[in-house]
Amino acid sequence: MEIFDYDNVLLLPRKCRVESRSECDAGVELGGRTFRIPVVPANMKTVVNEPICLWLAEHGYFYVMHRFDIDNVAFVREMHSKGAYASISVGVKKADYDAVNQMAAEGHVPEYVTIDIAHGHADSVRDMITHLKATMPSTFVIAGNVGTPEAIIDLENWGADATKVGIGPGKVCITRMKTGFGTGGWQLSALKWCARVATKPIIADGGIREHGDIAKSVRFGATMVMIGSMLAGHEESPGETVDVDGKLFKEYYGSASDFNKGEYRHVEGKRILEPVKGKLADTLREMEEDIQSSISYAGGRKLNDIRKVNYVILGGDNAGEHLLM
Ligand SMILES: NC(=O)C1=CN([C@@H]2O[C@H](COP(=O)(O)OP(=O)(O)OC[C@H]3O[C@@H](n4cnc5c(N)ncnc54)[C@H](OP(=O)(O)O)[C@@H]3O)[C@@H](O)[C@H]2O)C=CC1
Ligand SMILES: Nc1nc2c(ncn2[C@@H]2O[C@H](COP(=O)(O)O)[C@@H](O)[C@H]2O)c(=O)[nH]1
Repeated sequence: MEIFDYDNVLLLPRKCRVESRSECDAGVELGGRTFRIPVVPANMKTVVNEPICLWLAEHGYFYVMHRFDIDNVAFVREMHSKGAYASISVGVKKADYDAVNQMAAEGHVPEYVTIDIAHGHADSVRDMITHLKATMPSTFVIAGNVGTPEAIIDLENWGADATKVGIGPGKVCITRMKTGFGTGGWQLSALKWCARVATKPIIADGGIREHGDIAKSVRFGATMVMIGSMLAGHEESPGETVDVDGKLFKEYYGSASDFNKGEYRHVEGKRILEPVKGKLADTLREMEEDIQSSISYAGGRKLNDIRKVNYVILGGDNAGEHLLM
């Protein structure tokens, strides 16, 4: 198997078919809605909060609210009262089942639910998928996180509508160091490996460091890309603002860090500072423009045209050109 990651792959251009990049459509469909770009901010406490989720929904973006210290039932009610779709995260504990039951009883059923646990290839996820499908049959269920084809096959067979791939590639992740497991360092080829067996959408989660990594993810099978660190350092980001010698930073911490958990137990995440780089809306617009450029370099007009391009692997044992014949 070829092993590579975002920083040692480049996509190869094909003859341009548009006169302007504005003709290229970066939009993507997921769960019956079309979103402006194939990007979703990570469901983490220092990346999204209620106002950001509402803004994203109102402006044509996909979002997944985090699941820490919030009332999911109230969140769904609130989003629906504002005419927006609701997209929440759940774990696999009794409190999560209780919240699901309450939403179903109230008739405020979220349009999207992401089952968000560290080791998503687990019976606990199978049971939650089964429960969600029984209580909220119309809800689009995303399940993760996983990093192998076996896991993709199981989650899809258990009823997941989409899967989330990425064990440990995140910027504040320390899973690889703490456990010796994961897709950190080879996330892009793990995505390719998983996409070979997937029959439903994959969300590639973690490790995106440049806008061009979004196109690379699409090339290797992602329908959407989840991004934490690159979207955490904005003026409106929920993390605490920290002044270091007159330069402003936002804190960004892992969901499995002691900062998120409130205790040092089963810690697999850390805290870093991200430089503040202006407004989230401006970064998302720039991402859209860059994805439009990617589509034009792919010789296409729509996002999935990126899937048709050849690529090269730079350096290392797998170096070489890979042509689609
Ligand atoms: N993408 C990634 O690489 C990772 C992401 N995270 C993020 O951190 C957050 C917290 O995750 P998580 O700790 O799972 O959430 P929870 O604390 O809600 O745990 C979910 C359930 O899974 C169990 N569990 C957690 N890890 C394992 C494991 N390795 N093997 C068996 N059971 C496990 C927990 O039990 P118990 O705690 O008793 O074991 C608990 O019952 C999530 O948002 C998750 O996405 C965390 C680590 C890696
Ligand atoms: N191993 C851990 N992974 C984590 C933790 N908190 C979040 N995450 C994952 O990282 C991505 C974001 O990655 P980035 O490279 O874009 O910053 C996020 O979506 C989660 O899947 C954690 O504590 N440990």
